Amino acid sequence: MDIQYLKGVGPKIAKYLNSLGIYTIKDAIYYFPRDYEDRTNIKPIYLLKNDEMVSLIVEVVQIYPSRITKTGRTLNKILFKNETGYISGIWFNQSFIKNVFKIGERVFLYGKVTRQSGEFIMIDPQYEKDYEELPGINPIYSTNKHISQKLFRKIIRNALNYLDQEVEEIFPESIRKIYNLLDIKTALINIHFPANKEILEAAKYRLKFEELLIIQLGLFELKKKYSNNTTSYAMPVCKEMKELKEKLPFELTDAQRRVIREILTDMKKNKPMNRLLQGDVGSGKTIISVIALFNCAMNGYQGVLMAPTEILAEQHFTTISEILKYWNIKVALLVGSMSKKEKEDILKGIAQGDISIVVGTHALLQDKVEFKNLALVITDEQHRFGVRQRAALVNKGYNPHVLVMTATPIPRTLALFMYGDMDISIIDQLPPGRQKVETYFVRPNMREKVYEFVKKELDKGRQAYVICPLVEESEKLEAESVVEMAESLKNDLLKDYSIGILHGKMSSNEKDEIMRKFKQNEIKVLVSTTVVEVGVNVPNATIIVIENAERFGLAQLHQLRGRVGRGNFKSYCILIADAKTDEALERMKIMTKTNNGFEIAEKDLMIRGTGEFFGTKQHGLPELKIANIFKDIDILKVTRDLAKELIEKNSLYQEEYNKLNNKVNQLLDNIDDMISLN
Ligand SMILES: Nc1ncnc2c1ncn2[C@@H]1O[C@H](COP(=O)(O)OP(=O)(O)OP(=O)(O)O)[C@@H](O)[C@H]1O
Repeated sequence: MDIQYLKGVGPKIAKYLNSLGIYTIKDAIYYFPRDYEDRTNIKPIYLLKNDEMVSLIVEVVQIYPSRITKTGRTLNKILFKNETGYISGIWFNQSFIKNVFKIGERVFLYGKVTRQSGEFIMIDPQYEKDYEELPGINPIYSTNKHISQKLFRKIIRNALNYLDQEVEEIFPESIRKIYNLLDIKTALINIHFPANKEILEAAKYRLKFEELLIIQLGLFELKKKYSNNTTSYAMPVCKEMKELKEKLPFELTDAQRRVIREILTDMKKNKPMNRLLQGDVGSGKTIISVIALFNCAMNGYQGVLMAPTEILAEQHFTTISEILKYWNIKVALLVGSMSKKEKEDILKGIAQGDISIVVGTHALLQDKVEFKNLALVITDEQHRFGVRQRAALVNKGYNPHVLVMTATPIPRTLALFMYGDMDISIIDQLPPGRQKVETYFVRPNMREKVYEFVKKELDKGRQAYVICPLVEESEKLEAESVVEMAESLKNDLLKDYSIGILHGKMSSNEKDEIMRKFKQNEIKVLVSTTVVEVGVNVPNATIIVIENAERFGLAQLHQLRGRVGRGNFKSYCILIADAKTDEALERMKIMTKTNNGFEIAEKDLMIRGTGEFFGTKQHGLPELKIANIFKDIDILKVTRDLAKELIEKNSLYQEEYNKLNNKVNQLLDNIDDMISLN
């Protein structure tokens, strides 16, 4: 039912609730408190300590007239007492308070105690005159200034009257017994208005359990669906491998060698490889994919590499073609912006098996892309693809080997959760000669100096990136800001240098042309949106200026910074930020302190929670409402085992699991909806 019809809501408040993501009564029921205040601490006044949070039931003794303090604030004081002593309440700039209370009236107070020259006071305490249900543990909601905590609680109380209509138990009795789970209604009532601390914990447990179990059932279900048959292509290491390695333009690092060994060992088996390759920005993942694709082609099979952007797909295509030019292996590129004729030729080549290696974007996912014998699927930066998108590609072969490459370092616990039982390879070493990218955070009034510094680098023959502000949800505005920025730099701070622009609104050909010129050093400065964020590799670029850096998340800043420091030259990253919030400042500080992607990812998760990782934008899994991947490891493990067991035994198809199964299917449908095949 629509939230506006709930008692006490109406259209105006409904709007404010909508802005918090609450549209229906059910949404309200599932809008969990962000914290609680424990009003069960009732003590005699004479035993109170400084800074203690306490609840008191008191009587109004005296109401003093308002007075103005030295700093110009209005101060209102009210004296209360009970049988254990006297305490005053002080309120600033709330002169209406004197009319709220009547002498002799009994009220409930909650707040922090301060002792001032022997006197007990509470500054700005919360009060309730209608306190039958108090004191207890009260919920605190993330709300906005239009809805007070008091009103919010009232709304939630009213919403909970609809539990019978809105919510049903999805767990069979047997599961609830074994795992000691509260029934859903008791859990929901107590997550909002806990009767005591113990039942609050039990309610949290039940709801976290449900959340984690459903997601993991979904993941296992997907995995099962796409890999129920377990024989794959056994591909021994081809005899040309040695020669390939000799022809590489550099020596592989030890970490690269180890990872290659792991991958080639997997590919030898007739069981599909299912491996996640993690490596920080610039650690040299591309060459790993080339080697795997080469081995596949030499064994007479087809391999595919899917990248998240056309620029990156083209870059990979060029790299692969260059390295494999000594062999007679047909490599093709397939991206959405190609002409129909070009695409048709390539589709034909893929279907007939003439083309051994295909590099592309999501264009690869279309139904008309059919392979003759697809045996290896590699996705780059896969957190940008939905779970099912990867599966859709995998499904074009007959249990092909799968390698997922990501530059987003994912802490192990999270990786286990997101990638289930994938094997994990890590490149934990950068190629030799790399230096730490020196990172500075400056305020906007330093811009001129920043660009003076950029000029110095340019005069040494190096190149620069300038990243324009992120404009939420609007490619068009972003494009405008790139054009504007480039113009202003051309006219002023970087007058004598060739400047190119890059943004998402440009055609593929235009983008290519610019990237080609930048790579060949014909363009010195590339002003761009975050299209360059992933994977772009121009080792001669040594400085990146990020404008309005406060608008970017840590992971993204780290990715952007990874565009420099890719060669042997000393490199710099300059964050121009008008960081006002503590959180933004913290991000800037972390960036200046460390270059380590894993460290940054962990900090990022701590600051923002896991939401971003699961948000629709990046991964396609729903955001976690109550569970926390780091803190709830135990529940994660228990639910993982249970999910595995239920899937293995096909239990979800039994009658008693009907409702749980429906929930899992809903989740899978949502993931499906997020796939856009453009
Ligand atoms: N062992 C090595 N020795 C020297 N240079 C290397 C080595 N391995 C890779 N490189 C070079 O390092 C640069 C970065 O490699 P690559 O583009 O594969 O990084 P990446 O891991 O894909 O990073 P990102 O995630 O930022 O795209 C490239 O110029 C590549 O040629």
